[in-house]
Amino acid sequence: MEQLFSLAEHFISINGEGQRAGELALFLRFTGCDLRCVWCDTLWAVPKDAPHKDKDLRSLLDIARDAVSHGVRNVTLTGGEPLMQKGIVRLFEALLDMGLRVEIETNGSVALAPFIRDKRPDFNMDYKLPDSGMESRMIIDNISLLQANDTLKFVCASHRDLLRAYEVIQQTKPKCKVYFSPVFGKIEPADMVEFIKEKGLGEVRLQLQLHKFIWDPQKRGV
Ligand SMILES: C[S@@+](CC[C@H](N)C(=O)[O-])C[C@H]1O[C@@H](n2cnc3c(N)ncnc32)[C@H](O)[C@@H]1O
Ligand SMILES: Nc1nc2[nH]cc(C(=O)O)c2c(=O)[nH]1
Ligand code: SF4
Ligand SMILES: [Mg+2]
Repeated sequence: MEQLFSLAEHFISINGEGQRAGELALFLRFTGCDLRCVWCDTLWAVPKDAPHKDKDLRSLLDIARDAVSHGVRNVTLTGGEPLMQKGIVRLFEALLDMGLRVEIETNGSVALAPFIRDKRPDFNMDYKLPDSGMESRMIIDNISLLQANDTLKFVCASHRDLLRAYEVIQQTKPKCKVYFSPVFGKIEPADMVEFIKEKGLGEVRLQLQLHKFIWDPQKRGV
């Protein structure tokens, strides 16, 4: 029986986050998530039965082929938690075979080891900090699996979160890119800069979610 994906939405936009921020990307957003971050900006997609369309692999690849015909070279698989989709490996392998650059936004609670192989996407993995309410669900050993093209993202809502991110960095010494991202509207980016300067975090990159400055921060599909 063909595995189906629970697709909440798909859209082409400027990637607002990560190493390819500012570039066109196709977004495939799946429903279902095992976490409930206090500040989640996509809570509408996290229930397993959130509004969605059941799509087979072929129809997702048709969406990707159409995006490629419009000049798109990046695909972000996100959600909800995309690694909960049963067919995610077949999907990312097929997208990679199309020559697309594939990123997966993942929440740090799903073991990455089963997805680490030669042909794999770039992982943008969150480490959920105390103010998210989900830190106890983090698999800190995932960090050692992240390589140069991957990203470890700390979404920060407070000074307490910043301090914890600093501790995790000291403890795990990540080999990948490390991003700090403000919980939108909860912490001043200027305060994050002061913290990064104060701690001498020369390898950390501060990001702002571009799409929340281009459009209404609540707008879906962008
Ligand atoms: C909606 S999540 C979906 C992917 C996955 N569940 C995760 O949490 O990484 C995509 C990204 O948006 C971030 N995010 C969610 N709500 C946010 C908010 N209010 N402010 C800033 N980033 C947020 C998440 O931390 C994650 O990096
Ligand atoms: N424009 C835009 N860029 C994004 N990068 C990661 C996103 C996500 O929700 O995972 C996202 C998103 O929701 N919109
Ligand atoms: S893990 Fe991601 S999708 Fe799930 S609640 Fe947290 S931010 Fe939202
Ligand atoms: Mg988003």
